[in-house]
Amino acid sequence: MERMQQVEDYVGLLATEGMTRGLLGPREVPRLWDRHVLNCAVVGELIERESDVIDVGSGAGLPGIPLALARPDLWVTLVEPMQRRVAFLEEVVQTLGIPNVEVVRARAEEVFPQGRADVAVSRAVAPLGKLARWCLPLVRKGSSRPFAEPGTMLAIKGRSVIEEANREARNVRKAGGGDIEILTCGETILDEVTTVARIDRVR
Ligand SMILES: C[S@@+](CC[C@H](N)C(=O)[O-])C[C@H]1O[C@@H](n2cnc3c(N)ncnc32)[C@H](O)[C@@H]1O
Repeated sequence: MERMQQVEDYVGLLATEGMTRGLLGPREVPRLWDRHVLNCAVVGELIERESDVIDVGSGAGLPGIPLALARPDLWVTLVEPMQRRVAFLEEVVQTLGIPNVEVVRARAEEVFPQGRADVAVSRAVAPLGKLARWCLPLVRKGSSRPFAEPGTMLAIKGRSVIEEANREARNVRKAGGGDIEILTCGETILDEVTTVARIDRVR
């Protein structure tokens, strides 16, 4: 129940502070629940228990905050370079009292140590090739734990993901990524599923 209240309070903060501070447009307010919060929370279906997750280009906290609220077993680091967005994120974490989130003001390329996370997540930040260059160095190579899967990035994308994947496959490989796998999640609770491009770090 407490977590449901936290999600409602987050939606409230996005609709008030988030909008007045220009972090999201007024047209987004009626769509906060489905298009933003639930749409991001369902990505948790693709993440193993107790993973260390890094959200690259978190903006107003998407997908990292809904993910951390839906999955208290995850540790979520929000990476965002813009100070006014970082200030909003810090206020959200403090006001809601979210224990499993850390906010880091940085560009993804400046985050150290590299290879620290199990999974990088990202939404609406950059094309897959550039995103892979930013995200893959942040996830582990797979040899740090016995039988571990390789580190992975999960990029929330829209309908044109297949065209983007075809266009960006070479850049993704150059960035150390493997094949681009297109996955969907949220079938049981969303009218429109969330589409995710999953890329493993292969070197
Ligand atoms: C269009 S916003 C998307 C924000 C959020 N992920 C969402 O879905 O609403 C893109 C965000 O990426 C951030 N960004 C741009 N370049 C970045 C970089 N090199 N490293 C990390 N974040 C970056 C911007 O500051 C901005 O907050």
